Amino acid sequence: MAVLVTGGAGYIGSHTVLHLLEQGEEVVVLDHLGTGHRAAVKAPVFYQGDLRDETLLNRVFQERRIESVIHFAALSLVGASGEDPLTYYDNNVSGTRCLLSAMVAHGVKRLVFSSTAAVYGEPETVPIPETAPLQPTNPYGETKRVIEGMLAWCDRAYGMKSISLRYFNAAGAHPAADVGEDHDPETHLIPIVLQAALGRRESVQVFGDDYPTPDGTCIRDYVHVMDLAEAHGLALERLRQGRPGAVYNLGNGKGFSVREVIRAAERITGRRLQVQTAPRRPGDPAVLVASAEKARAELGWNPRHRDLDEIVASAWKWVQGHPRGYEG
Ligand SMILES: NC(=O)c1ccc[n+]([C@@H]2O[C@H](COP(=O)([O-])OP(=O)(O)OC[C@H]3O[C@@H](n4cnc5c(N)ncnc54)[C@H](O)[C@@H]3O)[C@@H](O)[C@H]2O)c1
Ligand SMILES: O=c1ccn([C@@H]2O[C@H](COP(=O)(O)OP(=O)(O)O[C@H]3O[C@H](CO)[C@H](O)[C@H](O)[C@H]3O)[C@@H](O)[C@H]2O)c(=O)[nH]1
Repeated sequence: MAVLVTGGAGYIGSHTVLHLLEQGEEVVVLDHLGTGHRAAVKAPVFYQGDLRDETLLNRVFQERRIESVIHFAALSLVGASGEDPLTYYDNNVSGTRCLLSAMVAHGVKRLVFSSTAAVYGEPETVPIPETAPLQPTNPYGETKRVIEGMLAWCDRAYGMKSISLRYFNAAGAHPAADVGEDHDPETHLIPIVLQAALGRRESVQVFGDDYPTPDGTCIRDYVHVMDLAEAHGLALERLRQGRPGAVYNLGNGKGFSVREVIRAAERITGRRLQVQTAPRRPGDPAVLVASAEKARAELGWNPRHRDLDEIVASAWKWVQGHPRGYEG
Protein backbone atom coordinates (compact mmCIF):
# COMPACT_ATOMS: atom_id res chain seq x y z
CA MET A 1 0.00 0.00 0.00
CA ALA A 2 1.31 3.44 -0.91
CA VAL A 3 1.05 7.04 0.24
CA LEU A 4 0.11 9.46 -2.53
CA VAL A 5 2.00 12.75 -2.18
CA THR A 6 0.57 15.61 -4.24
CA GLY A 7 3.08 18.41 -4.79
CA GLY A 8 5.92 15.98 -4.07
CA ALA A 9 8.16 17.81 -6.57
CA GLY A 10 7.92 21.02 -4.55
CA TYR A 11 10.02 22.27 -1.68
CA ILE A 12 8.33 20.81 1.41
CA GLY A 13 6.81 17.89 -0.50
CA SER A 14 10.16 16.63 -1.82
CA HIS A 15 11.67 16.69 1.68
CA THR A 16 8.68 14.84 3.09
CA VAL A 17 8.93 12.21 0.35
CA LEU A 18 12.55 11.61 1.35
CA HIS A 19 11.56 11.27 4.99
CA LEU A 20 8.77 8.82 4.14
CA LEU A 21 11.15 6.73 2.00
CA GLU A 22 13.64 6.72 4.90
CA GLN A 23 10.79 5.40 7.08
CA GLY A 24 10.23 2.52 4.63
CA GLU A 25 7.00 3.88 3.13
CA GLU A 26 5.96 3.22 -0.45
CA VAL A 27 5.41 6.62 -2.10
CA VAL A 28 3.66 7.78 -5.27
CA VAL A 29 4.07 11.43 -6.34
CA LEU A 30 1.63 13.50 -8.38
CA ASP A 31 2.76 16.97 -9.49
CA HIS A 32 2.31 19.13 -12.59
CA LEU A 33 5.78 20.69 -12.13
CA GLY A 34 4.31 24.20 -12.22
CA THR A 35 6.63 25.30 -9.43
CA GLY A 36 8.21 21.93 -8.64
CA HIS A 37 11.17 20.15 -10.21
CA ARG A 38 11.45 16.69 -11.73
CA ALA A 39 14.89 16.30 -10.14
CA ALA A 40 13.33 16.87 -6.70
CA VAL A 41 11.11 13.79 -7.02
CA LYS A 42 12.89 11.04 -5.14
CA ALA A 43 10.02 8.52 -5.23
CA PRO A 44 10.25 5.78 -7.87
CA VAL A 45 6.66 6.36 -9.05
CA PHE A 46 5.81 9.77 -10.51
CA TYR A 47 2.72 10.97 -12.34
CA GLN A 48 3.11 14.35 -14.02
CA GLY A 49 -0.23 16.08 -14.18
CA ASP A 50 -2.76 18.38 -12.62
CA LEU A 51 -4.90 17.75 -9.56
CA ARG A 52 -7.90 18.99 -11.52
CA ASP A 53 -7.48 16.28 -14.17
CA GLU A 54 -10.10 13.80 -12.94
CA THR A 55 -9.15 11.17 -15.52
CA LEU A 56 -5.57 11.23 -14.34
CA LEU A 57 -6.57 11.09 -10.67
CA ASN A 58 -8.79 8.08 -11.29
CA ARG A 59 -5.95 6.39 -13.15
CA VAL A 60 -3.56 6.95 -10.23
CA PHE A 61 -6.04 5.48 -7.72
CA GLN A 62 -6.78 2.55 -10.05
CA GLU A 63 -3.16 1.74 -10.85
CA ARG A 64 -1.71 2.16 -7.35
CA ARG A 65 -2.90 0.81 -4.04
CA ILE A 66 -3.17 4.16 -2.24
CA GLU A 67 -4.01 3.99 1.49
CA SER A 68 -3.44 7.68 2.45
CA VAL A 69 -2.77 11.01 0.82
CA ILE A 70 -0.47 13.86 1.82
CA HIS A 71 -1.61 16.95 -0.03
CA PHE A 72 0.96 19.70 -0.62
CA ALA A 73 -0.02 20.76 -4.14
CA ALA A 74 -1.06 24.42 -4.11
CA LEU A 75 -0.20 27.87 -5.32
CA SER A 76 1.23 29.70 -2.33
CA LEU A 77 2.37 33.22 -3.14
CA VAL A 78 0.60 35.71 -0.91
CA GLY A 79 1.09 38.70 -3.26
CA ALA A 80 0.12 36.84 -6.44
CA SER A 81 -3.03 35.57 -4.73
CA GLY A 82 -4.15 39.15 -4.17
CA GLU A 83 -3.62 40.02 -7.83
CA ASP A 84 -5.40 36.94 -9.19
CA PRO A 85 -7.61 35.38 -6.50
CA LEU A 86 -9.70 33.28 -8.90
CA THR A 87 -6.64 31.38 -10.08
CA TYR A 88 -5.91 30.59 -6.43
CA TYR A 89 -9.47 29.41 -5.76
CA ASP A 90 -9.36 27.31 -8.91
CA ASN A 91 -6.03 25.64 -8.23
CA ASN A 92 -6.24 25.27 -4.47
CA VAL A 93 -9.95 24.88 -3.70
CA SER A 94 -11.17 23.23 -6.93
CA GLY A 95 -8.00 21.12 -7.10
CA THR A 96 -8.56 19.85 -3.57
CA ARG A 97 -12.22 19.21 -4.36
CA CYS A 98 -11.17 16.99 -7.27
CA LEU A 99 -8.70 15.13 -5.09
CA LEU A 100 -11.28 14.58 -2.35
CA SER A 101 -13.86 13.31 -4.87
CA ALA A 102 -11.37 10.78 -6.22
CA MET A 103 -10.49 9.70 -2.68
CA VAL A 104 -14.18 9.20 -1.84
CA ALA A 105 -14.75 7.28 -5.09
CA HIS A 106 -11.81 4.97 -4.35
CA GLY A 107 -12.48 4.55 -0.63
CA VAL A 108 -9.32 6.32 0.59
CA LYS A 109 -10.09 7.91 3.94
CA ARG A 110 -6.88 9.41 5.31
CA LEU A 111 -5.46 12.80 4.36
CA VAL A 112 -2.73 15.06 5.73
CA PHE A 113 -3.17 18.60 4.43
CA SER A 114 -0.71 21.52 4.11
CA SER A 115 -2.36 24.46 5.75
CA THR A 116 -0.64 27.65 6.81
CA ALA A 117 -0.23 30.31 9.48
CA ALA A 118 -1.76 32.62 6.86
CA VAL A 119 -5.21 31.35 7.94
CA TYR A 120 -4.90 33.48 11.11
CA GLY A 121 -4.31 36.85 9.46
CA GLU A 122 -3.27 39.52 11.97
CA PRO A 123 -3.25 37.54 15.23
CA GLU A 124 -4.85 38.81 18.43
CA THR A 125 -2.52 36.79 20.68
CA VAL A 126 1.05 35.59 20.18
CA PRO A 127 2.13 32.76 20.34
CA ILE A 128 -0.91 31.78 18.28
CA PRO A 129 -2.93 28.77 19.46
CA GLU A 130 -4.99 26.66 17.02
CA THR A 131 -8.15 28.07 18.61
CA ALA A 132 -7.35 31.64 17.48
CA PRO A 133 -9.86 33.23 15.08
CA LEU A 134 -9.31 32.48 11.39
CA GLN A 135 -9.24 35.85 9.62
CA PRO A 136 -6.95 35.55 6.59
CA THR A 137 -5.76 38.83 5.11
CA ASN A 138 -5.10 37.46 1.61
CA PRO A 139 -6.81 35.08 -0.85
CA TYR A 140 -4.07 32.45 -0.43
CA GLY A 141 -4.83 32.10 3.30
CA GLU A 142 -8.53 32.19 2.55
CA THR A 143 -8.25 29.23 0.13
CA LYS A 144 -6.55 27.22 2.88
CA ARG A 145 -9.26 28.20 5.39
CA VAL A 146 -11.96 27.09 2.94
CA ILE A 147 -10.20 23.75 2.40
CA GLU A 148 -9.94 23.14 6.15
CA GLY A 149 -13.72 23.66 6.24
CA MET A 150 -14.24 21.23 3.35
CA LEU A 151 -12.23 18.62 5.21
CA ALA A 152 -14.37 18.94 8.35
CA TRP A 153 -17.53 18.38 6.27
CA CYS A 154 -15.95 15.42 4.44
CA ASP A 155 -15.25 13.83 7.82
CA ARG A 156 -18.92 14.09 8.79
CA ALA A 157 -20.31 13.01 5.44
CA TYR A 158 -17.86 10.35 4.28
CA GLY A 159 -15.86 9.49 7.40
CA MET A 160 -12.74 10.92 5.79
CA LYS A 161 -10.19 11.58 8.54
CA SER A 162 -7.77 14.41 7.99
CA ILE A 163 -5.08 16.34 9.79
CA SER A 164 -4.39 19.92 8.71
CA LEU A 165 -0.89 21.09 9.53
CA ARG A 166 -0.58 24.86 9.73
CA TYR A 167 3.08 25.50 8.96
CA PHE A 168 4.71 28.76 9.90
CA ASN A 169 7.81 29.70 7.83
CA ALA A 170 9.47 26.65 6.29
CA ALA A 171 13.24 26.96 5.80
CA GLY A 172 16.42 24.89 5.50
CA ALA A 173 17.20 21.79 3.46
CA HIS A 174 17.86 18.07 3.78
CA PRO A 175 21.30 17.62 5.40
CA ALA A 176 22.67 15.17 2.84
CA ALA A 177 20.53 14.69 -0.21
CA ASP A 178 20.31 17.00 -3.17
CA VAL A 179 16.99 18.68 -2.44
CA GLY A 180 16.39 22.22 -1.26
CA GLU A 181 14.34 25.34 -1.88
CA ASP A 182 14.22 26.53 -5.50
CA HIS A 183 11.38 28.86 -6.50
CA ASP A 184 11.26 31.19 -9.49
CA PRO A 185 10.48 33.90 -8.65
CA GLU A 186 11.81 33.45 -5.13
CA THR A 187 9.85 35.47 -2.56
CA HIS A 188 10.96 33.88 0.71
CA LEU A 189 13.32 35.79 2.93
CA ILE A 190 16.01 33.20 3.73
CA PRO A 191 16.72 32.05 0.14
CA ILE A 192 16.67 35.68 -1.02
CA VAL A 193 19.22 36.67 1.62
CA LEU A 194 21.42 33.71 0.66
CA GLN A 195 21.21 34.60 -3.04
CA ALA A 196 22.53 38.02 -2.06
CA ALA A 197 25.35 36.35 -0.10
CA LEU A 198 26.21 34.36 -3.23
CA GLY A 199 26.34 37.57 -5.27
CA ARG A 200 23.30 36.61 -7.35
CA ARG A 201 21.45 39.68 -6.01
CA GLU A 202 22.93 43.08 -5.31
CA SER A 203 21.03 43.71 -2.11
CA VAL A 204 18.28 42.59 0.24
CA GLN A 205 15.16 44.67 0.67
CA VAL A 206 13.61 44.88 4.10
CA PHE A 207 9.87 45.24 3.60
CA GLY A 208 8.98 47.80 6.27
CA ASP A 209 10.91 48.92 9.34
CA ASP A 210 8.05 50.69 11.09
CA TYR A 211 6.20 47.66 12.49
CA PRO A 212 5.43 47.55 16.22
CA THR A 213 8.34 45.17 16.90
CA PRO A 214 11.65 45.80 18.75
CA ASP A 215 13.63 46.63 15.58
CA GLY A 216 10.63 47.66 13.48
CA THR A 217 10.83 44.66 11.10
CA CYS A 218 8.43 41.72 10.86
CA ILE A 219 8.87 38.73 13.12
CA ARG A 220 8.37 35.16 11.89
CA ASP A 221 8.69 31.66 13.28
CA TYR A 222 11.15 29.75 11.06
CA VAL A 223 10.80 25.98 11.16
CA HIS A 224 13.19 23.48 9.58
CA VAL A 225 11.77 21.65 6.57
CA MET A 226 12.96 18.27 7.92
CA ASP A 227 11.08 18.90 11.17
CA LEU A 228 7.99 19.61 9.04
CA ALA A 229 8.62 16.38 7.12
CA GLU A 230 8.77 14.41 10.36
CA ALA A 231 5.47 15.92 11.51
CA HIS A 232 3.79 14.54 8.38
CA GLY A 233 4.97 11.05 9.24
CA LEU A 234 3.62 11.45 12.78
CA ALA A 235 0.29 12.79 11.51
CA LEU A 236 -0.05 9.81 9.18
CA GLU A 237 0.65 7.43 12.07
CA ARG A 238 -2.03 9.10 14.16
CA LEU A 239 -4.60 8.71 11.40
CA ARG A 240 -3.60 5.07 10.94
CA GLN A 241 -4.26 4.53 14.63
CA GLY A 242 -7.86 5.58 13.96
CA ARG A 243 -7.60 8.82 15.94
CA PRO A 244 -9.94 11.69 15.06
CA GLY A 245 -9.10 14.42 12.58
CA ALA A 246 -7.37 17.52 13.94
CA VAL A 247 -5.51 20.74 13.20
CA TYR A 248 -1.97 21.45 14.42
CA ASN A 249 0.35 24.45 14.26
CA LEU A 250 3.93 23.66 13.29
CA GLY A 251 6.50 26.20 14.40
CA ASN A 252 9.28 26.58 16.97
CA GLY A 253 7.46 29.06 19.17
CA LYS A 254 10.29 31.56 18.75
CA GLY A 255 10.22 34.55 16.45
CA PHE A 256 13.04 36.28 14.58
CA SER A 257 12.89 39.66 12.89
CA VAL A 258 13.88 40.26 9.29
CA ARG A 259 17.02 42.05 10.50
CA GLU A 260 17.89 39.15 12.82
CA VAL A 261 17.64 36.75 9.88
CA ILE A 262 19.93 38.97 7.80
CA ARG A 263 22.48 39.08 10.66
CA ALA A 264 22.31 35.29 11.03
CA ALA A 265 23.00 34.94 7.29
CA GLU A 266 25.99 37.29 7.59
CA ARG A 267 27.37 35.17 10.46
CA ILE A 268 26.88 31.89 8.62
CA THR A 269 28.16 33.00 5.22
CA GLY A 270 30.88 35.33 6.50
CA ARG A 271 29.73 37.92 3.94
CA ARG A 272 28.39 41.41 4.50
CA LEU A 273 25.10 42.11 2.79
CA GLN A 274 23.81 45.30 1.22
CA VAL A 275 20.47 46.03 2.91
CA GLN A 276 17.84 48.54 1.79
CA THR A 277 14.65 49.53 3.53
CA ALA A 278 11.63 49.22 1.24
CA PRO A 279 7.90 49.85 1.74
CA ARG A 280 5.80 47.32 3.63
CA ARG A 281 4.53 44.35 1.60
CA PRO A 282 0.72 44.37 1.58
CA GLY A 283 -0.90 41.67 3.73
CA ASP A 284 2.16 41.03 5.96
CA PRO A 285 1.21 40.65 9.64
CA ALA A 286 3.78 42.19 12.03
CA VAL A 287 4.33 39.05 14.12
CA LEU A 288 3.53 35.38 13.44
CA VAL A 289 4.76 32.95 16.07
CA ALA A 290 3.25 29.53 16.71
CA SER A 291 2.16 27.83 19.83
CA ALA A 292 2.93 24.24 18.81
CA GLU A 293 2.15 22.69 22.19
CA LYS A 294 -0.73 20.69 20.73
CA ALA A 295 1.52 19.05 18.11
CA ARG A 296 4.03 18.20 20.82
CA ALA A 297 1.42 16.73 23.14
CA GLU A 298 -0.72 14.83 20.63
CA LEU A 299 1.66 14.00 17.77
CA GLY A 300 4.77 13.68 19.92
CA TRP A 301 6.44 16.19 17.57
CA ASN A 302 9.76 17.42 18.87
CA PRO A 303 11.52 19.65 16.33
CA ARG A 304 15.24 18.86 16.22
CA HIS A 305 16.63 21.88 14.35
CA ARG A 306 15.30 24.84 16.30
CA ASP A 307 18.33 27.09 16.19
CA LEU A 308 18.08 29.87 13.58
CA ASP A 309 21.78 29.63 12.69
CA GLU A 310 21.42 25.89 12.13
CA ILE A 311 18.40 26.44 9.89
CA VAL A 312 20.19 29.14 7.86
CA ALA A 313 23.37 27.00 7.67
CA SER A 314 21.45 24.08 6.22
CA ALA A 315 19.87 26.34 3.58
CA TRP A 316 23.34 27.81 2.85
CA LYS A 317 24.78 24.33 2.28
CA TRP A 318 22.11 23.65 -0.37
CA VAL A 319 22.59 27.06 -2.02
CA GLN A 320 26.37 26.65 -2.17
CA GLY A 321 26.06 23.22 -3.73
CA HIS A 322 23.30 24.37 -6.12
CA PRO A 323 23.80 28.08 -6.83
CA ARG A 324 21.31 27.84 -9.70
CA GLY A 325 18.93 25.56 -7.85
CA TYR A 326 18.05 22.36 -9.68
CA GLU A 327 19.68 23.73 -12.84
CA GLY A 328 23.08 23.25 -11.27
N1 LIG B 1 6.89 27.32 2.19
C1 LIG B 1 6.27 27.72 3.29
O1 LIG B 1 6.85 28.41 4.15
C2 LIG B 1 4.84 27.31 3.54
C3 LIG B 1 4.21 27.76 4.71
C4 LIG B 1 2.91 27.35 4.97
C5 LIG B 1 2.23 26.50 4.10
N2 LIG B 1 2.84 26.08 2.96
C6 LIG B 1 2.10 25.15 2.09
O2 LIG B 1 2.88 23.98 1.91
C7 LIG B 1 2.66 23.43 0.61
C8 LIG B 1 4.00 23.25 -0.10
O3 LIG B 1 4.65 24.51 -0.16
P1 LIG B 1 6.06 24.66 -0.90
O4 LIG B 1 6.75 25.82 -0.32
O5 LIG B 1 6.74 23.34 -0.93
O6 LIG B 1 5.55 25.05 -2.36
P2 LIG B 1 6.08 24.57 -3.79
O7 LIG B 1 5.51 25.53 -4.77
O8 LIG B 1 7.55 24.35 -3.77
O9 LIG B 1 5.37 23.14 -3.96
C9 LIG B 1 4.05 22.98 -4.42
C10 LIG B 1 4.05 21.87 -5.46
O10 LIG B 1 2.71 21.62 -5.87
C11 LIG B 1 2.66 21.52 -7.29
N3 LIG B 1 1.29 21.90 -7.70
C12 LIG B 1 0.66 23.08 -7.45
N4 LIG B 1 -0.57 23.05 -7.97
C13 LIG B 1 -0.74 21.83 -8.55
C14 LIG B 1 -1.80 21.21 -9.26
N5 LIG B 1 -2.94 21.85 -9.50
N6 LIG B 1 -1.63 19.94 -9.71
C15 LIG B 1 -0.46 19.28 -9.50
N7 LIG B 1 0.59 19.83 -8.84
C16 LIG B 1 0.45 21.09 -8.38
C17 LIG B 1 3.77 22.43 -7.80
O11 LIG B 1 4.24 22.11 -9.07
C18 LIG B 1 4.84 22.23 -6.70
O12 LIG B 1 5.72 21.18 -7.04
C19 LIG B 1 1.70 24.37 -0.10
O13 LIG B 1 0.40 23.85 0.02
C20 LIG B 1 1.84 25.68 0.69
O14 LIG B 1 0.66 26.42 0.63
C21 LIG B 1 4.13 26.46 2.65
O1 LIG C 1 12.88 40.13 0.21
C1 LIG C 1 12.22 40.02 1.25
C2 LIG C 1 11.38 38.91 1.49
C3 LIG C 1 10.67 38.86 2.67
N1 LIG C 1 10.77 39.86 3.58
C4 LIG C 1 10.03 39.79 4.84
O2 LIG C 1 10.42 38.61 5.50
C5 LIG C 1 9.33 38.05 6.24
C6 LIG C 1 9.12 36.62 5.80
O3 LIG C 1 8.65 36.63 4.45
P1 LIG C 1 8.52 35.31 3.57
O4 LIG C 1 8.05 35.74 2.23
O5 LIG C 1 9.77 34.53 3.66
O6 LIG C 1 7.40 34.48 4.32
P2 LIG C 1 5.90 34.88 4.70
O7 LIG C 1 5.89 35.04 6.20
O8 LIG C 1 5.38 36.00 3.91
O9 LIG C 1 5.06 33.62 4.19
C7 LIG C 1 5.32 32.26 4.48
O10 LIG C 1 4.64 31.88 5.64
C8 LIG C 1 3.26 32.14 5.61
C9 LIG C 1 2.73 31.68 6.92
O11 LIG C 1 3.42 32.31 7.95
C10 LIG C 1 2.57 31.47 4.41
O12 LIG C 1 2.25 30.15 4.65
C11 LIG C 1 3.36 31.56 3.12
O13 LIG C 1 2.97 30.54 2.21
C12 LIG C 1 4.82 31.41 3.33
O14 LIG C 1 5.46 31.79 2.15
C13 LIG C 1 8.12 38.95 5.92
O15 LIG C 1 7.97 39.85 6.95
C14 LIG C 1 8.54 39.69 4.65
O16 LIG C 1 7.97 40.97 4.54
C15 LIG C 1 11.60 40.95 3.36
O17 LIG C 1 11.69 41.87 4.18
N2 LIG C 1 12.30 41.00 2.21
